[in-house]
Amino acid sequence: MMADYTVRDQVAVIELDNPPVNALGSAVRAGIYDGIRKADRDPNIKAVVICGKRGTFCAGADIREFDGGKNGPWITDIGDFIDNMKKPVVAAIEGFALGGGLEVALFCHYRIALKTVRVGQPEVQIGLLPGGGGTIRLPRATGLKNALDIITTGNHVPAEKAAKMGIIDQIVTGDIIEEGIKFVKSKCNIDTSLVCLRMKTVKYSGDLDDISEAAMTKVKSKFKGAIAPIVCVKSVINSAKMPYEKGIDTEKEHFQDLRHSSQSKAMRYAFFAERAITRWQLPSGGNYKTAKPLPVKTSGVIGAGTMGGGIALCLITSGIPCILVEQNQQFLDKGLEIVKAQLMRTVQLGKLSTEQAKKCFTMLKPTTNIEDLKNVDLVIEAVYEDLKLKREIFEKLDRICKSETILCTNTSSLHIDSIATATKRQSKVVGTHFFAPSYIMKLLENIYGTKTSAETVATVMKLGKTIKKVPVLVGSCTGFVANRMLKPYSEEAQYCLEEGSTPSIVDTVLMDFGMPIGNFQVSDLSGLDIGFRIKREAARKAGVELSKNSRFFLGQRNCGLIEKLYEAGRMGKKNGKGWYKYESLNGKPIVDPEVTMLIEEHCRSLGIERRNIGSQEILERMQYAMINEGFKILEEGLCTMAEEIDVIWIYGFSWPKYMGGPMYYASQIGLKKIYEKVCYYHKTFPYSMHWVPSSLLAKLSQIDLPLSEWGDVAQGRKLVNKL
Ligand SMILES: CC/C=C\CC(=O)SCCNC(=O)CCNC(=O)[C@H](O)C(C)(C)COP(=O)(O)OP(=O)(O)OC[C@H]1O[C@@H](n2cnc3c(N)ncnc32)[C@H](O)[C@@H]1OP(=O)(O)O
Repeated sequence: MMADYTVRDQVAVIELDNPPVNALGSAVRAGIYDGIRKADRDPNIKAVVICGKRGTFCAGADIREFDGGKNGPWITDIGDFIDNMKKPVVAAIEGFALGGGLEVALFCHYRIALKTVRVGQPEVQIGLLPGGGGTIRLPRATGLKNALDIITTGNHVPAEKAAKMGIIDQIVTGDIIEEGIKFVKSKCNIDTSLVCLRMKTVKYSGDLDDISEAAMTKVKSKFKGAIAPIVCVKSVINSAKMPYEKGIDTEKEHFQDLRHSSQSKAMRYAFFAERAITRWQLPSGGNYKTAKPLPVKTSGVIGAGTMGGGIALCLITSGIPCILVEQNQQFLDKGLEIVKAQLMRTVQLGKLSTEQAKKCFTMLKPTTNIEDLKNVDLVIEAVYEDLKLKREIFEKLDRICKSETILCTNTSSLHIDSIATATKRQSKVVGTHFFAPSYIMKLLENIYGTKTSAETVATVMKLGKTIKKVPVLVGSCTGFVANRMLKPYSEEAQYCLEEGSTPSIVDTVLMDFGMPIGNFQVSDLSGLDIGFRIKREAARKAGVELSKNSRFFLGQRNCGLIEKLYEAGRMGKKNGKGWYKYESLNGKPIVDPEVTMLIEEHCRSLGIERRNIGSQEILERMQYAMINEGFKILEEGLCTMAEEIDVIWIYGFSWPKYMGGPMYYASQIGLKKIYEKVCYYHKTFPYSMHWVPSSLLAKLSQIDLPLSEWGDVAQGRKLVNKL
């Protein structure tokens, strides 16, 4: 049994014991169930303490069991038994009480917790609802409003706040088991039915239908396309609408429906993918197990633009002092204004108090003297994308900084070696690619160069976690993984325009799929001048002319629309016109007939016949081209597992988690179909290199292998006979 039963001073102590987080697998549930029945039967036992081993109570149901049909008592069976017990039962909580863990605690007559505890119902984040009575009992403990908030967001609640909300009865200090025993013995003479949550009514103010409607509207706009938040609202509202038993039975039905839904399966995949990618390894053999991160107690950022300012903010809000360097006082002052404004916004959103924000700001040391970086542990260079400039900076940093300092470059496309070779410490040079806006976006693409050491990688992977990002390790190539995959995706969007579609049709198709924002809206946000400059630079390097009227560029298909929009002075949102027009800086995109005319004229002048392109074709061309690129990336060993690509798209480009990421999506469609379509488009559009089928995709399309093994096949760790 995975729950220990001991007796101390006439109190039965049931300790959940399932490493690492005491997940409530069927054996653990059986252990608790047997334990409480044994305690109830034994006349020498006066009370029960339920707690967890290894410093944590319980992180909820065992998510891995949801794919199978494991048996054993359900959480509500445990709960029904406790509800009828005369002997008091207390949940003595340390660490976490999440999901089913909190539900078990809510079935206990009392809950005590250490101050450091966090409780919550995070099921919605894996496409579920609390299926062990949580939607029916939490509202009885804390009222409808709080329960709706906790259950629909999945956010963790710190112990003291939970105590104020009525979820925790007492905050304690010291040994949690001793405290539990002391507490529960003081309750032996109290009638347990008086404290049993089943007997309580749900508190709320106002009209129940109005509350339900408001909550529905909120979750539908906040979690667009996701089913679980809607079902969570329904079930929590049921707690006030239905008798207790009916509410519990209905919750169970909802839980089973969600558990089998494609959205929850994808989100459960994403949960484990996010953890799998922390087990990184370098081609040289270094890996997460053997490499030790160096401490980062002080840091520096070069470049106080929007990117650099945002990175500095990430560091100081995580408690890492930062020296922010700019080339002159005017740029520095401007950068500081950006940091201040973002800090203010954080205060307005309630994420930091004014005091905390002030304290953070004192950790920022602005300077125009790069020499001030000499003693910091780590520097992140965030100047604009110019190899010559970056090399100059790295050469200087190498001279100035102490020998242990790690030098990071926030490049979005340049090879790490091309920058690292400007130094004599290539093992300490690494790419740290942040995504705009750098303070908000969670992805941190860490890129190793040929000589980057495992210790350096370990340091930036740990730093990523410290500054609350999701760090993913990738190899170096033009654009790395994120932007390399984005390229064919965006190019296909533009080709669809010249073949007959419009920016708003393409964007609507993407948003209907679940993307929060369309391709052309993103392009307007970043600025069309960026796309134009990248192309102009590529042309310059190749020594050719960039011609807006040529259908070919560098031997490949070309769409000159960006050049034409740029020439027409359409820079994107910043000047109110790009692929769309905007009435203000915060305004919504409005379809602009001028752009429609410009596209039509472009087609006329080049003799491109326009046709109706269906949404399926738009989606397929954008996604399959990018998925094919993903397989090439795996094939080249730039990622070691397909999960890395999915996490990059979820956190870098807000791919809907309930679709699991592009590689997971491909696995659901079937690689055979994807491969056939890639071949078809390759034949149809022979001048787009991105349609050349990946040989790994070709191989994998012939066999049925789980996604978790694709990386192994790519790198020869798994040999498949048929291949
Ligand atoms: C019966 C129906 C009733 C209820 C439904 C549920 O309860 S659904 C589950 C609800 N609970 C959760 O969603 C919590 C998930 N876990 C977490 O959020 C974090 O793991 C946690 C507890 C905050 C700890 O975070 P930390 O960063 O410290 O560790 P990490 O996330 O890396 O996890 C460590 C390993 O534990 C595995 N794990 C965590 N939770 C579960 C779980 N509920 N079931 C199964 N496994 C879990 C996690 O995968 C890590 O292992 P690894 O081998 O690295 O994958």
